[in-house]
Amino acid sequence: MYDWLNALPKAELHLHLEGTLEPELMFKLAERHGIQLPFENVEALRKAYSFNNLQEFLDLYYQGANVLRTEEDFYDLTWAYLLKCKEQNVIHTEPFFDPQTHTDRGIPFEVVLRGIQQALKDGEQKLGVTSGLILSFLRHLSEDEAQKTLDQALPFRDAFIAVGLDSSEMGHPPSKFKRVFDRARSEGFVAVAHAGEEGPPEYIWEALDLLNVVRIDHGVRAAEDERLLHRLIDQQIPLTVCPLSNTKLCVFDDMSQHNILKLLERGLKVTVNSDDPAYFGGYVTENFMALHESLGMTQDQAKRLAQNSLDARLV
Ligand SMILES: Nc1ncnc2[nH]cnc12
Ligand SMILES: [Zn+2]
Repeated sequence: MYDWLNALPKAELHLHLEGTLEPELMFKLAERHGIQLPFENVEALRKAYSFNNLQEFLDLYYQGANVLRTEEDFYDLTWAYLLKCKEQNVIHTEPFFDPQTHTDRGIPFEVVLRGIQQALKDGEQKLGVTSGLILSFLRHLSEDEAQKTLDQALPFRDAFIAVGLDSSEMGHPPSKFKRVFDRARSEGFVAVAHAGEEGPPEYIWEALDLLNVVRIDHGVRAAEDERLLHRLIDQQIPLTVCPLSNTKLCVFDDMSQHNILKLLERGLKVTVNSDDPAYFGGYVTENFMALHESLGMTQDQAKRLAQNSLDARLV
C-alpha cells in the first residue's frame, strides 16, 4: 500500500517550510554558522520531539528556525523539501513561510524570500514540481506587526499566491486580523487561515466571514458544529487536514480517533497534508499511510482525498 499511495499524484496545500527543517540539516546549518545547539546530537534533538499541545511544538520550532540565516540556508531548506515532493509524487505544493520568524531576528525579508523563490523556481524547472508561495502572519504577534509585514511584502507582490495566518491559535481569533486581511485582499491577495485546529468552531466562522478565506487550514473542530458543517459542504470549502500533526499535538488522542474519513464521507472537501513533517514523523505519503493503517482508509478514499488536493489548488 505504501508504494501505491506514494505513486498517487497529489498536491500539498498545508506545509510550513520552517517545519521541514530535518535535524540533520539543522546541525549542518548550525555548523555552517558556528551556532551551538542546546542538543548533543541529532538523536537527542529527535527525542525532544514529544509535544502535549501546539504551543510546546511552536516553542521548539521557533528555536530551530534560528539556524536559518542566509539566502543559501533558505534555498537548502526549500530544495530538500522539493526533493521529498518529487520522491512522493507531490506534483504541486503551496507552502507557507513565516517572514516574522526571521525578520524579528534581523534577517532581511528579501534574503528569506530570494532563497525560497530560487529553490521553488529550480523545483519547477529541474523536478517538475509546480508551486505557489503563501505568506503567513504570526497570530501571537500584533495586528500592527502583521500590517508591517504586509508592507514589506508589497514590493514583491508577484512572489505570493495568498496570505495565511498561523502560530498559537487559542486567544488569537481571526477577528484580530480583519483589517490586515482586508488590506491584503484589496491588494489582490487570496486569503487562507489556520482555524479549528485547537480553537473552537467560532474561529472557523470568523475566518470565513471576517477574513473571507477560500480554504481552512486544519478545520477538524468543525465537526462540533452541524451548521458549520453544512456551510463547508454547501460551499465546498477545502479543509487542509494534517493527520500526523493532529495526533502529535494531541488534537486527537490517537489516529484511530481522527475524523478525516468521517468528514470525507459527509461530503467535505478534505485533503491530506504534512504541516511540519520534520517534527511530526512524516511527509504526505506517511500521512496517507497512517490513515490506511489506523482508520482502514481504502484506495478509493485515498484517490478522492488526492483528487481533492488537486482540485483545491489556488494556482
Ligand atoms: N500546526 C500549526 N498550527 C499553527 N501554526 C503552525 N506553524 C507551524 N505549524 C503550525
Ligand atoms: Zn500548519
